[in-house]
Amino acid sequence: MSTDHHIALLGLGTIGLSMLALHLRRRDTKVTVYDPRPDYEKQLRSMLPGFLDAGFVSPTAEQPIPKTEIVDHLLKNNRLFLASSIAEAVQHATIIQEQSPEVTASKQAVWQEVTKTAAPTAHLWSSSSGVGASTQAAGNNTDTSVAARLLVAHPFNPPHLMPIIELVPGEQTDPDRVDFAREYFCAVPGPTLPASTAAGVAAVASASAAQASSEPQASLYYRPITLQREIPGFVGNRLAFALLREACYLVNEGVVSARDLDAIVTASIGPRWAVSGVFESYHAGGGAGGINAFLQKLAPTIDETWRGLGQLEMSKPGDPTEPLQRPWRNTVVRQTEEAYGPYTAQTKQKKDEMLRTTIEMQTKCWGELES
Ligand SMILES: NC(=O)c1ccc[n+]([C@@H]2O[C@H](COP(=O)([O-])OP(=O)(O)OC[C@H]3O[C@@H](n4cnc5c(N)ncnc54)[C@H](O)[C@@H]3O)[C@@H](O)[C@H]2O)c1
Ligand SMILES: O=C(O)[C@@H](O)[C@@H](O)[C@H](O)[C@@H](O)CO
Repeated sequence: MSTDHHIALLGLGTIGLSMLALHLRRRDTKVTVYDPRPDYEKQLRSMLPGFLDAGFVSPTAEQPIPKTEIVDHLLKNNRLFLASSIAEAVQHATIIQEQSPEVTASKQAVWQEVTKTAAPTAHLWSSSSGVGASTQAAGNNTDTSVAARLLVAHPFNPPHLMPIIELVPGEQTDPDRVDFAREYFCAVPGPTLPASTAAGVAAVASASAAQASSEPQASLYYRPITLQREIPGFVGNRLAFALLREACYLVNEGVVSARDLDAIVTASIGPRWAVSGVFESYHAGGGAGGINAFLQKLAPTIDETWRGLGQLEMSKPGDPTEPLQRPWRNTVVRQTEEAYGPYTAQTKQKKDEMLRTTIEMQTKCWGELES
């Protein structure tokens, strides 16, 4: 079996493990993984099977593989390799993706190390939540082509389930590298959908294939979206963190408890945003006049609300040690811990199942809406 893509995955934590499951769903990939943690193989063996679908069938197997045998099957069939250094991980890679800690200096050091031994043609992707490619490439004195090859492919946790990937090119990123990344993720199959929603997926595939038959076969599960310019936090996180700041403000002011605030979000704007986004929701809310009417009708309330939004700060500029003393933070942490206790593997599994059902509903309904 030929594999067109040899991916080096650097960092096998929360995102790296889920990203590994994403890549393994393509039939034309093999993946070499690396993490400096001495126990990363043990973590991989215990976690990866849970991220792969029950029906995961490697191209070299006729039947679904028992979850307990998946990792050994992948290793034996040269679809998965374990490296003990960055140099070893990247030596044959055509795509190098880092999921190391969200620390600028650490990411810059990773790319410095990568470019010592990686192929000068390799695509360079970062899973960063907010450190732009231009910043990560800065100061790389090993290979000046890094800035042209590096881009952020920001996933949402967990990437093996969440369909959106924010592609954020740096100021010097070659547009062809962005096109490659977009086509790559578009062709990654989604998790195995129950038969009940396969019809939805097929409908989306036929509608979109008719529109873009010249494009490579897309699975239509993953939807990479390219941002037009770098901005700290990109888009998803900026929106989420704006909401987080106001949520912390309302809890700290005693307006609502953390648990009740979560209930309001998950049973009102949350489901609505799973069906229609911010603008489409207000377009619908404006009646016949659409969003224009909505903004006109609600202008006084929106204006007053905007003027009164909480202005919390995580820390003073240049003083990263300061956040620990923020009183609002202690209130939010205490109420969240009282509400939910430790976040267990069982809770995560239940929430992943709920997330998957929501996304399957979207996939099915996109098909019905598209046709
Ligand atoms: N957790 C999320 O919700 C989420 C979502 C999207 C993006 N991200 C981004 O993904 C990246 C990783 O986040 P995470 O939550 O998986 O963190 P994590 O702490 O779970 O995992 C980071 C891993 O990187 C390893 N590591 C440390 N130094 C390394 C190096 N030099 N080379 C390779 N690996 C190294 C660590 O051993 C660890 O296993 C961050 O940039 C983060 O912003 C996280
Ligand atoms: O919401 C997500 O999954 C991610 O965007 C965030 O979880 C974010 O990337 C965090 O890593 C914050 O850094």
